[in-house]
Amino acid sequence: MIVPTVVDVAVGLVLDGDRILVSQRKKEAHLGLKWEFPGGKPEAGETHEQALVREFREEVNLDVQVHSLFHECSFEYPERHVRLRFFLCRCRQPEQVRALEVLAVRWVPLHSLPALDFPAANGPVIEKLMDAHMAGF
Ligand SMILES: Nc1nc2c([nH]c(=O)n2[C@H]2C[C@H](O)[C@@H](COP(=O)(O)OP(=O)(O)OP(=O)(O)O)O2)c(=O)[nH]1
Ligand SMILES: [Mg+2]
Repeated sequence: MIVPTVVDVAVGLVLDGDRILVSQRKKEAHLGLKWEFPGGKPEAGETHEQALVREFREEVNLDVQVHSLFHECSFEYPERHVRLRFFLCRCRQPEQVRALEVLAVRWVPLHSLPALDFPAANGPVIEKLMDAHMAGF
């Protein structure tokens, strides 16, 4: 029997007032050109929180503080099965952001998320974020 591997991913939801940080995946990456929340796969021995701190520095030049787990989901793309854990994060210097390992990075108002082209797995977390935002978090 072939047991498909699940790719474990830590994803950061960094809020700054009414804005949230989004980045665009490089053209050649899996789900290339889609918008996403920065993050990636934990390395051996790393917790999800440690992986997020590292990924934010590497991908978008930002120092973040990881707060709490907001949402978890699994999704089967034709090419791979992912398990995504989304953490609420904060940062002290939002102006530090630079697109390092991503095509573009932007602070966008939360209400504009549904207009961006995100991967299919992100639908439920975006809906939950909008609801939480309306309710004042
Ligand atoms: N970071 C991130 N990945 C997402 C989101 N939604 C979603 O389906 N994914 C998928 C795309 C990828 O298959 C996987 C994340 O892997 P990745 O390619 O970003 O991993 P990584 O940063 O460690 O990159 P690499 O070292 O393998 O190049 O999760 C999201 O909002 N953020
Ligand atoms: Mg990544």
